[in-house]
Amino acid sequence: MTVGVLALQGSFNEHIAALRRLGVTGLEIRRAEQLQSIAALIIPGGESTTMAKLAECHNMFPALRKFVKMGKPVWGTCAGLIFLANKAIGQKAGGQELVGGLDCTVHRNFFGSQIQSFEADLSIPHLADKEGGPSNFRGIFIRAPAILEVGPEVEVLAEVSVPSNKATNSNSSECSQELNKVIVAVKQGNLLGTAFHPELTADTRWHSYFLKMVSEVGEATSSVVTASGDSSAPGEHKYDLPIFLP
Ligand SMILES: NC(=O)CC[C@H](N)C(=O)O
Repeated sequence: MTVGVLALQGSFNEHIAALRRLGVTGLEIRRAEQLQSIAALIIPGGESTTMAKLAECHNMFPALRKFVKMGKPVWGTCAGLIFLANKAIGQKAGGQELVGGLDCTVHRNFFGSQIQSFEADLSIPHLADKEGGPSNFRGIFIRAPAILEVGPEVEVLAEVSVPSNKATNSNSSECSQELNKVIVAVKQGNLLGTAFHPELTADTRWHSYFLKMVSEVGEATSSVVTASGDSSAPGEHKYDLPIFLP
C-alpha cells in the first residue's frame, strides 16, 4: 500500500523512513491532486503555522478536509495533531488555518518553548501485542502541543503526568509535587493524533498501529489501496538518515 506523508515542512523524511522499515511505500505529498492516489496520510511534526502557510499557498486545505471527511485514515504527529484539531489555542496573532475533524482542543505549545522539550515514558496499552509485549513507549516531545479537551467520540490513547501547576496552566511559580495527567494521544474513527514524535525513535509500533487502522478501513470500504513494490516510485523518500529539526 502507499501511504502519503505531507511533505511541505517538518519531519516527513523520518516518517517515510519508518514506513519503509515496515515495508510500506511512503509518498511525499505536496499537491492537492496527489491525495487522490493514496490510501492514508500522515501529517508530520514541524511548525504548524509555517506548514499552514505553505498548505494555504499550495491551496491544499479544501482537499485535505475532503480527505478527512471521506473517512481516509489520517495521523497527525505534533504539528500534524494541531492541523487535525477542530480548535487550537496559543496560536500566533491572526490565528492559523486548521484542517480539523478531530473533535478536540489543543494548546499549541503547552509544554513551553523549544528548550522545554523532553522525553517521557508513556504507558500505551493499545501498543502491547497479543503475546503480552511491552506497552510502554518513549515519547519525544519537541515544543509539543497537548490536548486540553476531547469530544465524546474521541478515545484517549495516552497521557503524560505533569506537575499540577503546569496542568492547570497557571502562572504560579510554586512547584507542586502533585501530578496531573495531560492527554497526548487520541483516536477518533479514521483519525489518530499524537503530541509526540514516534518517527524520531527506532520503535515503529505507532506506525504499525496506524497501518492497522489503514488496513481495517481498507477492508471495511474496499477503498483503493495502491499496491506498490516499486522502490523508485516518484516522490518516494530515498534517505534513511534521521535529519529532523522542528
Ligand atoms: N514539534 C512540533 O511539531 C512542534 C509543533 C509546534 N508546537 C507548533 O505549533 O507547530
